[in-house]
Amino acid sequence: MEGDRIPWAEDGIYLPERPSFTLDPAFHAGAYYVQEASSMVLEEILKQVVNLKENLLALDLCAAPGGKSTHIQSLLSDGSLLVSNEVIKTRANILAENLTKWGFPNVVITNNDPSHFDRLNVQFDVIVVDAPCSGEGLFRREPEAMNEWSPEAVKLCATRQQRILADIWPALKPGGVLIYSTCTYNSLENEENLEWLSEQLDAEGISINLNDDWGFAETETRGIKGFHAYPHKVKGEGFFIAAVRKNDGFEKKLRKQKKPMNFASKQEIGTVSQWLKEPEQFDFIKHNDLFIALPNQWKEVIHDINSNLYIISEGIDIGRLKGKKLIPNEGLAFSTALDHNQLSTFELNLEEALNYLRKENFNFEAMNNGWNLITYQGLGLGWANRIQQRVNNYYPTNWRIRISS
Ligand SMILES: C[S@@+](CC[C@H](N)C(=O)[O-])C[C@H]1O[C@@H](n2cnc3c(N)ncnc32)[C@H](O)[C@@H]1O
Repeated sequence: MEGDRIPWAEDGIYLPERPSFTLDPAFHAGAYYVQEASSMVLEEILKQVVNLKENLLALDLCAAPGGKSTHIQSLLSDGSLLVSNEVIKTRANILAENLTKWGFPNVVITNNDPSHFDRLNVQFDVIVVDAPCSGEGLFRREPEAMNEWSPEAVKLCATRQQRILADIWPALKPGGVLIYSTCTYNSLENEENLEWLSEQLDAEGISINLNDDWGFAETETRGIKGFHAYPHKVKGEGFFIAAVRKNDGFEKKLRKQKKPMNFASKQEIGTVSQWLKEPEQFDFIKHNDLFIALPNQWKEVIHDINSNLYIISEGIDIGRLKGKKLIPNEGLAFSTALDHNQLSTFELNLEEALNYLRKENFNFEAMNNGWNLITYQGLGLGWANRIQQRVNNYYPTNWRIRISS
C-alpha cells in the first residue's frame, strides 16, 4: 500500500483515498488495520513512558473495535501479554474477530465492566483507557454525531470517565502507567479529568515531548501533560491523549487460583500442537471441546484472569479433535505461531480468494486432499478440507463477505 507516512507511527500511512477494504483479501487476513491517524500518536506516547523491550502486562480497557489493541500488540515485545477488554458484548465479539485476524498469540480478550478488574490478583504495568466520550473530534467526519451532543451529555461523559478511571486504578501496579485518551475537545472530559486524577488518585505527570512539527497542542494540568490534536493543526481528526504514573498504592501478590484449568493430555497435545512453530512455548487447555494454546510464560496470570473475568477468547484457538484428527479453527489460520511449512497450503488469486471469502466455488483442482490452509499473497485466510472431488470451505459463515466485485 502506498501513501504518505504518519510521522508519529512507524508503520502508519495516510491512504490517499478510501478503497473497498471488504474487497481486499489481505484486509481479511489481518495484514493491516484501518484507523484514524491522530489516535496513532499512542505509539509515540507508549515509546516514551514504558520500556517496550521489556515483557509487559498491558490492559486496553475500552478496546472495541480494536484499533488501539492491534496497534499496541504490534508495539509490545513478543514476550508481553495484552488483555483487551470491552464491556459491551456485541462489540467484544467484533474486537475478538479483529484480534483473531491480527494473529498474535499473547492476548486475552475479556468482556467485563472496569470495576471487575479489582477481583484480579495481578496488576498491570500499563493500562490504556480510550474512554467513551462526547465525540466532538468526530463532528467534521460525521456531522450527524452533532445531534447527540449537549452540555448535559458532556457532563455525563465526564462523570462516567471518572468512574472508569477510579474503578481501574487499583488494577495498575505502583509505578505503572495509565494512558488516557478521548476523541473530544472540551476540558471537562480532558484537562478537568487530569486534575481529578491528580487530586483524587494522586496520579503524577510524566515527561513527554512531541515533535513541534506534528502540530499537537500541549496542555499541562497539575504537572500532567496532555496533547490535543486539532484538525486544522494536525493531519488527522480531533483527539486528546495524556499519560500519568501511579506512585503509591499497594502491590497485590499473585495467589494460587482455585478454579482448575482443563489441561490437554500428552497425546492430545501431540496432535493439536503439530503445526505450531514453537509448541514448547505454550500450555494446551481444553474449553469444552475446543483446544486452546496459551503462552506458558504467563500461566499464572492467565489462570488468575480465567478465574476472575469473563473470557471471550484467549491465546490461539487451535481446533477440535475428531478421533485422532485435528479439525483446525480459524484462529489457527491467522496465527503468527502457525508454521506454514508444516502443512498443505493452497494459494488463491484475488478473484478466487474473494470467492473463498464469500463461501462460493473456486478452482481447487490442484489442491491436495485433506486440510489446506488457504492463502492469499502468502497470508493465511482460513481452512478448506478436500475430500476427493469435493471441497468443504471452513471460512466462518458469520465472517462471510456479502458484496460482489
Ligand atoms: C472510544 S471507544 C474505543 C475505541 C477503541 N479503543 C479503538 O481504538 O478501536 C470507547 C469504548 O468504550 C466502551 N464503553 C462504553 N461504556 C463503557 C464503560 N462504562 N466502561 C468501559 N468501557 C465503556 C464502548 O463500548 C467503546 O467500545
